[in-house]
Amino acid sequence: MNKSYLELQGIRKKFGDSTVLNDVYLSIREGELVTLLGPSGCGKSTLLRCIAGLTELDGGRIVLGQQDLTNLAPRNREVGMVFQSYALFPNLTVSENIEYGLKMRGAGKKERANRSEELLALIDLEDKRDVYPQNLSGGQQQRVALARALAVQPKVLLLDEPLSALDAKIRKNLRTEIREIQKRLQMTTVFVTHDQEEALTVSDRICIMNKGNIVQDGTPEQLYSTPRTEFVARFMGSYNVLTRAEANRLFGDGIGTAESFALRPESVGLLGEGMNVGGDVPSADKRIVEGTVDSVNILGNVIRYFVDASGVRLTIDRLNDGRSPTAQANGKVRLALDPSQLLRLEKEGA
Ligand SMILES: Nc1ncnc2c1ncn2[C@@H]1O[C@H](COP(=O)(O)OP(=O)(O)OP(=O)(O)O)[C@@H](O)[C@H]1O
Repeated sequence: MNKSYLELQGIRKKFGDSTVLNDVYLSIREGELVTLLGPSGCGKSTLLRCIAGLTELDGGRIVLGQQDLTNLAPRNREVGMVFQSYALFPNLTVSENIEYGLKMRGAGKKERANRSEELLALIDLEDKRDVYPQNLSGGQQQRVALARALAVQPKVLLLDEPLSALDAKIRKNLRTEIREIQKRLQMTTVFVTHDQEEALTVSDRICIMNKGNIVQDGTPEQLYSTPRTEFVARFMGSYNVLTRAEANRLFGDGIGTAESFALRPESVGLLGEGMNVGGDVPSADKRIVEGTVDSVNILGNVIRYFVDASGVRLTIDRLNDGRSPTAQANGKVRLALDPSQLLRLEKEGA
């Protein structure tokens, strides 16, 4: 699990004049699930397709185990791939779909049937073995696509937005299921998504991509707690991103030399008139500033306040524990700001 297994070494790709992958380096350990996360068009799918051999590189190398894959045909790469659209063969039953790759490789009937039964059990669709894809739900079809990709025992599994076409609830269940299967099989996996919550839930490691580059690479915890740049802070969602002038207005001087800063919504203390929302106690190391509540949103177990403080609009999250007094829209509040919670962001590309 610790040694590097899949190595992307300086991958470059252009389509016409536009650079889609700009010298990408990434090493993935055996059994690891690494997610490529980024906005539409940043090059995630292209990178995955390069690994699969479906897109030719303009530069760089791809090494799997000891083998250089760079010039191998897709069928010789021992990678399995699942796409956003289910792409099952409509004229084949579930078990025939699962067995397809094995059949192409000349596996005997018995071996195919055994493998197919194993996989049907893994995806919990044993009762659907003789059903045609059009009679399955989207989530079931995607489980079959996963089983089909796993049937040939690939060394690497590539998942290209496999959940994007599904309803929210099914998507959440299936992502947990995929992660459990991946862990059980210790399957080295590259997962592509543009959904940060999905990435945070399933990954051992996340690579944030922007414009053909990996701009930050870390565990979900690291990315969530310490975004390095403004792009990452914004993309991970829910951060307050402040310009230097805004940070100065709230925190005073002595905040360092960065050009922009990030502040977690749950790190801001909110003190109302005679009340103490969230239990934050003002202390000497906190700065107290006045604010006006613009609006209050209840997001299930979180209450989100939008507050204007000295012309700076802040998002502040509080646990909705049913006991906290709620500041009202247009109400005056005081904010307790902790300078140690202010993250200094690096310039893009620095
Ligand atoms: N075959 C192709 N020919 C020309 N341009 C392409 C081709 N494939 C991708 N591109 C372009 O390359 C860029 C990156 O595309 P890619 O699909 O890798 O992005 P992505 O991050 O996966 O985005 P999305 O989430 O929208 O799929 C886009 O600008 C896209 O239009």
